[in-house]
Amino acid sequence: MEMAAAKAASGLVLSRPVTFVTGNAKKLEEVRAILGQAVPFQSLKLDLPELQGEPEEISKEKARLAAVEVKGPVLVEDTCLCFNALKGLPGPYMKISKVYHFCMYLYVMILAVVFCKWFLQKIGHEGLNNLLMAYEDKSAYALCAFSFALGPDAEPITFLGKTLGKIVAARGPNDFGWDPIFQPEGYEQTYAEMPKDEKNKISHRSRALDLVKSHFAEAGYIFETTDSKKSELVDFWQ
Ligand SMILES: O=c1[nH]cnc2c1ncn2[C@@H]1O[C@H](COP(=O)(O)OP(=O)(O)O)[C@@H](O)[C@H]1O
Ligand SMILES: [Mg+2]
Repeated sequence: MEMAAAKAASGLVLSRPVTFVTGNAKKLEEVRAILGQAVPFQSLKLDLPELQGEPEEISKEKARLAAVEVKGPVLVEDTCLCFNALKGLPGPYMKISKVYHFCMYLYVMILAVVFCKWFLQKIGHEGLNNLLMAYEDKSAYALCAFSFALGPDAEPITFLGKTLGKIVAARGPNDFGWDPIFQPEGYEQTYAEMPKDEKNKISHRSRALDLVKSHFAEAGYIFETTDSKKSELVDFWQ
């Protein structure tokens, strides 16, 4: 209990659990499995504007917007699959305003729509493979950015996780985005073929969440909630 007391002395008191903003059930499932009890959170689906820019900037801005809506501590996440042959594109340009980009840079726009959810559904995994057909280099990386903001007035902190791999013909269950076409380096299986806990050990998401966990452990936030989750949260901090 001494440790809890030390934390209480140094940690910031939060009056409610962190709100993890997502509308994606698969992401939520993974985040739950990876975080366990390490970060007390609840999830909320919020319609935030899709932003453009560098992944870290997008993520921070998203956290700022979410914190204003939630009026409390928030955690946001964005993921991109980047093709090295295309110099890391489509990367963060996944869901930008298409009209604007059509005028600015036609080629980038074509790539940009590739990872819109509706587009992935339309062209499918084969289409994504075809996109790389002209290139020798099939290497890619999955990049995940989480940002945590204590509240509307706080500067968000960003945590990045990256997993290297390559784009292959689709293999495995087709229930989460591009999992069937991403084969992480050093593995014979695609993300989709791996058992969930195996993916969660090496994934872009788990690498970013390891940093989130370390941050929470170091900061020693104290969660004081009045809802039914209180005992659960207190248990964790003791
Ligand atoms: O770990 C993953 N594996 C496979 N697909 C993913 C993963 N993370 C995100 N995606 C997919 O990448 C696309 C864009 O990601 P984004 O982070 O914007 O998703 P979201 O807006 O649904 O939360 C979505 O189609 C999503 O399903
Ligand atoms: Mg998104």
